[in-house]
Amino acid sequence: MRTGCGFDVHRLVPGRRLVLGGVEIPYSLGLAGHSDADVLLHALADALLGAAALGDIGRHFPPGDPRYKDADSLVLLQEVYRMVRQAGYRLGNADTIIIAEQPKLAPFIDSMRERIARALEVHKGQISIKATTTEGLGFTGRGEGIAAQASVLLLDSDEHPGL
Ligand SMILES: Nc1ccn([C@@H]2O[C@H](COP(=O)(O)O)[C@@H](O)[C@H]2O)c(=O)n1
Ligand SMILES: C[C@@]1(CO)OP(=O)(O)OP(=O)(O)OC[C@H]1O
Repeated sequence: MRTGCGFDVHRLVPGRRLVLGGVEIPYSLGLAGHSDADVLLHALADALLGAAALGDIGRHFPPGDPRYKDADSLVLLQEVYRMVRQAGYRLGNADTIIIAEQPKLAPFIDSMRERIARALEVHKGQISIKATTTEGLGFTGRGEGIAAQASVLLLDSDEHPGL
């Protein structure tokens, strides 16, 4: 049994799509990045890699590499989980939080959980996503960017999930 944590931040800018947890969210601003800048999936990918001691997302998908221009982070997450499985682990559960003053994310949380669960071929109950503001404080509070944190529990491949 192993645990991992992940954290990521992307800047909010005009003229970009806002994609969180693999779901496009209607908003006047989007997240800047080389990939689709899905901050939640990047934090989750880092947590999975960390739990298996496989480095971090930038080691496997170097920032600026033309192969990852506008990359779908759900596909990168699938590749990360393939590596985790290859290393002899599988997901127990993931708990995540998106830190964003705007937009209101509650209506999209269930779709994000479904998309991630389907992509990883796990049960939706293994994926938790929460959202919080920072009450107007800091860069997230000023709406300059969105942050996300993730923690995961990995089980040995032959271990009973207990779920
Ligand atoms: N971008 C967000 C932020 C928060 N929520 C929901 O609102 C609840 C209260 O947030 P506080 O930061 O005021 O504690 C939070 O628990 C989320 O359910 C949201 O939907 N979108
Ligand atoms: C997946 C990558 C690929 O460029 O996405 P970016 O959009 O650059 O996002 P960041 O979280 O800064 O770094 C992770 C990168 O490896």
